Amino acid sequence: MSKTFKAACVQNCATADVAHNTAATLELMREAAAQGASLIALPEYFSGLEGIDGLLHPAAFPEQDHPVLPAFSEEARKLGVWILLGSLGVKSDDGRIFNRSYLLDASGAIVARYDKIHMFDVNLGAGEIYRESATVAPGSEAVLAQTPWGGLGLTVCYDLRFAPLYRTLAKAGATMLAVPAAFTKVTGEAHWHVLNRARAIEHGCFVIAPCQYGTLSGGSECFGHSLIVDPWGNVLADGGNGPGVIVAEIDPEAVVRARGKIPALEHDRAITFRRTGREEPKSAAE
Ligand SMILES: O=C(O)CNC(=O)[C@H](CS)NC(=O)CCC(=O)C(=O)O
Repeated sequence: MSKTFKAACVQNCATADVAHNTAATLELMREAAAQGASLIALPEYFSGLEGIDGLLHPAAFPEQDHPVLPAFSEEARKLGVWILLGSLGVKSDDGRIFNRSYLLDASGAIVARYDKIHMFDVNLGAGEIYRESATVAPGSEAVLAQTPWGGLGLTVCYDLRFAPLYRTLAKAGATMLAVPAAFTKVTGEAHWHVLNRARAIEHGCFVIAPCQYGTLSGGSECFGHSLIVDPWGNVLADGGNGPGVIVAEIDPEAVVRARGKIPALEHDRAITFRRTGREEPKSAAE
């Protein structure tokens, strides 16, 4: 079993200025590294996005030309840390973008990429409408990345509401689940803590969930409260509101202990479905 290490979440508020956001998150990353973090996770769209007519038009580029990637690759190498780039807008070939998460190792190499699968197309009322699929092309593949501390399942934001994705990752070997986010304030207040704790408890995994705070350039209000949750569901660190860094110790043995008490992953059973009750008489036309 791998040894204990420190993980961190950076909590920022992305403006319309990608260069500013990049500099600010690099600064917070250095703070996390100074506190001994070996794995540092950044929120969804940490480097910024533009909100035009309520749609998302992140400052997106083809991956090979992305202006943000080299800076963070270099920083991972300089600090000797692994970095989860929560997500960047990366041009897709259908004129939209991918909401793509990257894991960089301590040499700065991209060791995993994951395209957000579930699109936040919702109407929260009071004029708060999101149509992520209007500008984002969904991914379709769950991604488990190997790290020196165990398997890290990659997810993004709205994915958090879809438990089967986390079950797939846990059954594939994940002992840690990444949930970089820009959760809205409205839904964050109602659901963020309980959903992250549920994913940790259901799968006996650590959850590392960096979230943006404040009002983004697109106008949406983000919840903040980046979280690190242990496999028993205890919140080890909560970023509250405002810029900053949270750091917590990740002891892989905690996964063994939680799963030893509640071996839910082993008890999981395939479920069949049968409709019962009186069938409605079919009309002659049918
Ligand atoms: O809003 C922004 O400008 C940035 N946020 C995003 O890009 C994404 C897609 S719109 N936000 C979410 O997925 C929120 C999910 C969420 O909040 C929930 O599932 O409750």
